[in-house]
Amino acid sequence: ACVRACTGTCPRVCENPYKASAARQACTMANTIKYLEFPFFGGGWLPSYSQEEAQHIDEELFSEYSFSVDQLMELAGQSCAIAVAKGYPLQSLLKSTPRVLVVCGPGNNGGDGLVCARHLKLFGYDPTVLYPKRPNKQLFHNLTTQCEKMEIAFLSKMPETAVPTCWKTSTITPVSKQSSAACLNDFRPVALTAMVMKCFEKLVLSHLKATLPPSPRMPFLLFHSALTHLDNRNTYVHMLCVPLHGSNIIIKFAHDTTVIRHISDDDETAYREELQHLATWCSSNNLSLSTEKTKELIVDYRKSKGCTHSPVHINGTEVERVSSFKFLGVHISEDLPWTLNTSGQEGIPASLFPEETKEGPSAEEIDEVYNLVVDAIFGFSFKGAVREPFGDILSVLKKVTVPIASVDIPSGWDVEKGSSDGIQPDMLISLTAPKQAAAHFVGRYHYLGGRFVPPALEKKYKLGLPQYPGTDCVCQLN
Ligand SMILES: NC(=O)C1=CN([C@@H]2O[C@H](COP(=O)(O)OP(=O)(O)OC[C@H]3O[C@@H](n4cnc5c(N)ncnc54)[C@H](O)[C@@H]3O)[C@@H](O)[C@H]2O)[C@H](O)CC1
Ligand SMILES: [K+]
Repeated sequence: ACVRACTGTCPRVCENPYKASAARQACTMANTIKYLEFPFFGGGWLPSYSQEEAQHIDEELFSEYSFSVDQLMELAGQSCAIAVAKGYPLQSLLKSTPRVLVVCGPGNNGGDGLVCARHLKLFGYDPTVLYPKRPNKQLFHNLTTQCEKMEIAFLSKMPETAVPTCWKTSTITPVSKQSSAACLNDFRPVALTAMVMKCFEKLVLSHLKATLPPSPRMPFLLFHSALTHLDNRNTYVHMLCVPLHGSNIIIKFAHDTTVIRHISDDDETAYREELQHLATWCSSNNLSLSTEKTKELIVDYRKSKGCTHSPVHINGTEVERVSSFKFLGVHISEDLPWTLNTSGQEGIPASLFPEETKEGPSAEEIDEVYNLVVDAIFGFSFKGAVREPFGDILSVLKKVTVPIASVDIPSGWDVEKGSSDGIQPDMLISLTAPKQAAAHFVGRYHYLGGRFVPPALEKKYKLGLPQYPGTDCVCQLN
């Protein structure tokens, strides 16, 4: 049985594809071979392969021709990146940053995705890799390290738009000011906001500061926005102390202020200046720093024991150095053991560490953040019903509106029969030779990549590969 598919519009079955053409007659090696017609490629015919044949060819490349997986994967992944760059050139992207989401699966198709991400980065794209199931094999560890070293971000789950509610919720707790509280005035209300949200606010603030032009109106803007909450019930404002030295970290939490600095080369100048600046800022804003309640903790793991640390002073008073203290319910000691926090009931309130949200992933962020998605989840070894977490991921990919470029096979498709209700990629990059499912591809771009097939193997399997243009390693088939 033969199937003839016309890509570019929509595939159709041809009753008698064996009309004339010597090239086609040469391709009658097995009943399972189906023929694709690519009308924009000079009306030529290309054989396509079953799952079993694709696996045989693959095995033979490794066993008979002694190729290593790394070698072929590098060429396959690079050709995917080149095809992406041809179909979606940097200058054609609609978003201001050339972000591309590369979704990688657990097998070699996922490996192609990692290589593709690395080459996309070299081509000027900004890839992010979603790699939820990482195989414990050296090859994949290496590919992951290479990406990480090239500052390619990794996600382990699908990106979500929502800030979890528990991050945004503050709990106002009355904390007793006296050992035995008798009336309401003996309590101080302390608002507990998730630490992660406070860090998030810092990131947003620095982003806002970076985008706003420096202006003498900034302090007024700040004060205005700080005071607007008085008009609205149930609102509050966080104002953050911005460090004098960018490398110092200042954490404001309720009425506590913490200054943290990583000291190198014994140079404590910036830390000491920060404390001085904080003390001056407080006094010029009618705030008093309680020096006797201020404690200093030094974590020093250097091998040269016996290092002495001279004390710091605030407003002329020496700050007491302690070997441990309790910060926001967590015991911190200079040798950083965690045991004090795990043996008892005390510790960070559970609400400060939101559980991983189980909500379904969203397609909106992908559409909003990324220009396109590279689908490197499953290739020619995919079989049966999709198992999680890839079922959820594929459901999301079905909803995205940005183009999807599929590596070798659109993921989730039957390698031979395709899938009418699966993802519908805009680009397909067939590797080595198109598989039968390619007959059902109706997207805009069909490329062939993986120009590594030795002529003898091509002849043996009657691959009938098209002529790659010049020295190109991809060839457009439609
Ligand atoms: N010769 C070539 O053309 C080369 C192609 N390459 C790429 O390799 C893939 C084939 O790789 P393989 O590891 O054999 O398989 P897959 O990546 O397709 O996936 C295997 C992986 O997926 C899991 N899996 C299978 N079915 C399911 C399912 N229903 N649900 C969930 N998970 C499933 C399985 O357990 C494995 O973990 C080929 O397509 C090309 O992209 C090479 O890069 C180089 C040579
Ligand atoms: K794929």
